[in-house]
Amino acid sequence: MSEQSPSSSDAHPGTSSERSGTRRPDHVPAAIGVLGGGRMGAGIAHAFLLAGSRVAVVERDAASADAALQRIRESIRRSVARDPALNEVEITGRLTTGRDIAAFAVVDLVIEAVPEDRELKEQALARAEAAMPADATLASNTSSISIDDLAASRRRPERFLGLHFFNPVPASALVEIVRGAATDTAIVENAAGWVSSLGKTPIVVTDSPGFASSRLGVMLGLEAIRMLEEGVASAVDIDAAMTLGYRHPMGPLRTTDVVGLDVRLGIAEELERTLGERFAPPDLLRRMVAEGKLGRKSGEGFYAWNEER
Ligand SMILES: CC(=O)CC(=O)SCCNC(=O)CCNC(=O)[C@H](O)C(C)(C)COP(=O)(O)OP(=O)(O)OC[C@H]1O[C@@H](n2cnc3c(N)ncnc32)[C@H](O)[C@@H]1OP(=O)(O)O
Ligand SMILES: NC(=O)C1=CN([C@@H]2O[C@H](COP(=O)(O)OP(=O)(O)OC[C@H]3O[C@@H](n4cnc5c(N)ncnc54)[C@H](OP(=O)(O)O)[C@@H]3O)[C@@H](O)[C@H]2O)C=CC1
Repeated sequence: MSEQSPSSSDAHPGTSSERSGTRRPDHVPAAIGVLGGGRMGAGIAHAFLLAGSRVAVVERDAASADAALQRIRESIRRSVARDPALNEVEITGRLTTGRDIAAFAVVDLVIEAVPEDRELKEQALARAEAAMPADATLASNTSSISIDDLAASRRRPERFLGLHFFNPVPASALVEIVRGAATDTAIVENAAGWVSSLGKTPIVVTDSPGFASSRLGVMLGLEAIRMLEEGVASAVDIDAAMTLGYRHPMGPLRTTDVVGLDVRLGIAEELERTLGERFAPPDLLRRMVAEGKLGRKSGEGFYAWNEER
């Protein structure tokens, strides 16, 4: 029996007859699965719910599943507060959260969003593909791990790709589609249509370390941390150099707080391995992660965060 609990109705994430047999570009998937309902998984769930999909979020235990449910509900409430035309009950009625992977039995798409760790991702992807329909698409939200590496142990590498969403998902206009050597062109085109149906812009990137986004963004973040370590300027002033001087919406240290220092460390380690020493994580970053200073989610990073997390 499924341990997946509907959020506010008996809604199940789709039946095979309800799933989109013919997948058209710019057409929202009828049902998706999200594996890992943390910061990004919750944001991805929110985006597809608002577009009209049924969404099943699978977490590793009941407590995490409940936390994911609260996260997504809060995000939906924020959207409803901005747009009263949205029907909160109807939207949350299409959401289930739980720990039973059987919830992926009737989805068009599964997006893996577990932490940035190769071993964890391999295990999560293997679990997902054993549970999902053979004709569904499997995607990873990885920030830096090679899609070709992850594809090597996939059952259907031609239906596997990277779908890299950005944080915060509700406010981000971009999704980076990472095409592996084995990914079918039709799968890439279909995914681009789904991204468009979310009101976001897809860019298609050939698999390479850090893709188009993380390779640049992480370099800026790591250099800012090294500058802070060297006493070049305060965190506030380093960030001001980029917000006021370069008109970035946020400085690289505040962005690192928003992303999560642990997440940035995981990405830097992966890029150091694949691209070399220039991505070596600064000692300060390692130290802060070891001390539990993870940024906004822990309440402290380069800044103090008293706001709602
Ligand atoms: C690590 C990786 O692999 C990749 C990454 O993601 S790296 C990180 C990339 N992200 C960045 O660099 C962030 C850059 N910063 C920004 O874009 C902006 O500073 C910011 C969006 C974070 C905040 O900007 P802001 O103007 O204060 O936005 P804010 O008013 O809070 O929200 C913007 C919109 O998103 C909506 N929104 C934001 N968070 C939301 C949430 N959790 N739920 C629902 N809606 C939300 C708001 O309602 C608002 O919508 P409207 O414009 O329709 O009113
Ligand atoms: N943070 C960011 O700005 C961005 C991150 N990413 C990428 O997205 C992915 C997730 O990052 P993020 O959302 O920040 O991380 P979080 O730590 O916020 O979320 C990860 C979630 O996965 C859950 N989880 C862990 N193991 C499993 C498992 N075996 N099965 C199911 N769920 C599991 C965790 O549960 P629990 O809480 O119980 O540990 C947690 O809820 C990473 O690959 C990251 O690189 C991509 C873009 C931006």
